[in-house]
Amino acid sequence: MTRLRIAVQSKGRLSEGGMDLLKRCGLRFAYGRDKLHQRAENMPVDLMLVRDDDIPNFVASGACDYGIVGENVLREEQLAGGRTAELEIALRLGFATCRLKLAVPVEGEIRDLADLQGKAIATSYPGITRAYLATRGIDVEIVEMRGSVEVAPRLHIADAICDLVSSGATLQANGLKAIETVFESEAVLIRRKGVQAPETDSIARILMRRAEGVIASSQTKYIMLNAPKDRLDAIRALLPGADAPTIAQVAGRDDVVALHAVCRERVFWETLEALEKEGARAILVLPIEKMLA
Ligand SMILES: Nc1ncnc2c1ncn2[C@@H]1O[C@H](COP(=O)(O)OP(=O)(O)OP(=O)(O)O)[C@@H](O)[C@H]1O
Ligand SMILES: O=P(O)(O)OC[C@H]1O[C@H](OP(=O)(O)OP(=O)(O)O)[C@H](O)[C@@H]1O
Ligand SMILES: [Mg+2]
Repeated sequence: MTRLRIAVQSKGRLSEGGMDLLKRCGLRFAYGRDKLHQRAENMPVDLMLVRDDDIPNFVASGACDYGIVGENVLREEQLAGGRTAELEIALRLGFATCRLKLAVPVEGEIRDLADLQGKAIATSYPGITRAYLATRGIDVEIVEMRGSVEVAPRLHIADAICDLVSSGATLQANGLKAIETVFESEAVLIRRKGVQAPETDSIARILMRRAEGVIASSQTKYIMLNAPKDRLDAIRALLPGADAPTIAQVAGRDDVVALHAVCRERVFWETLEALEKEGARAILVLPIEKMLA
């Protein structure tokens, strides 16, 4: 039987999230010594564990059927040309969210995009950086680096950088500040455009449907709380992405109701604090393990 081949980063920020997603879709892997290949025990699926930069080309060439990669790497490889133009995003995976940003030394003369004219910019994403600046009429020298890009200004290798930012801690630690967001990224599932191989398409469809459910449920929570009847409208307005909550009576209380709702957006501590301020009590936030809409 033909097995579906999925390329996953072997180690790094996408490997744990990628493996976790596939396991939550029901795939089981035997513990093996092979660090480059994992065979699912219960479905006709093989994982190829590789460097993330290679994933778009592996999928484009047909060596793998699907791949889990950062959208930033997909875009960069597509700008480099070749067969990666034939790739498409099959599913947005909602993890490894980050932004590619232009950043400059805090203590320096560069303040905005126009000041970058003629300057040297260090980056691991030469294609995206050059394309972004070119459409704004800014001509720069690109200094290509494989990693640790944030050290470039301090080493006087470059005047500015274009690198991935999540919390901003790395920029801050290196005396840099962001001046422009160039690209927003998250992990994506990619495949070749067009008709998929019939032997593997049915298993791919099952996995994609399950993955959609897993992603939706990880961003969705079940909230239960008790609300003063007269604050119900204010409390409902605070619930993120909840359209039709269940309102039930609380035994022995006329002034309080129980509210149960599925929140389809992330529930932050700030939301709970705001609910509490409106008089909500006994607030429970429960994870939803699986969800099929
Ligand atoms: N700080 C971050 N927060 C969230 N996501 C990130 C962050 N840094 C990178 N990513 C995402 O994770 C992807 C992989 O990052 P990682 O640092 O593991 O890659 P790498 O160093 O290129 O690994 P490899 O050795 O496989 O080439 C990036 O392409 C990006 O999409
Ligand atoms: O804004 P922050 O939360 O500080 O994250 C940003 C950092 O994370 C990534 O590097 P990573 O830690 O993956 O190391 P690498 O560059 O060696 O891959 C990225 O290249 C930045 O350096
Ligand atoms: Mg890489």
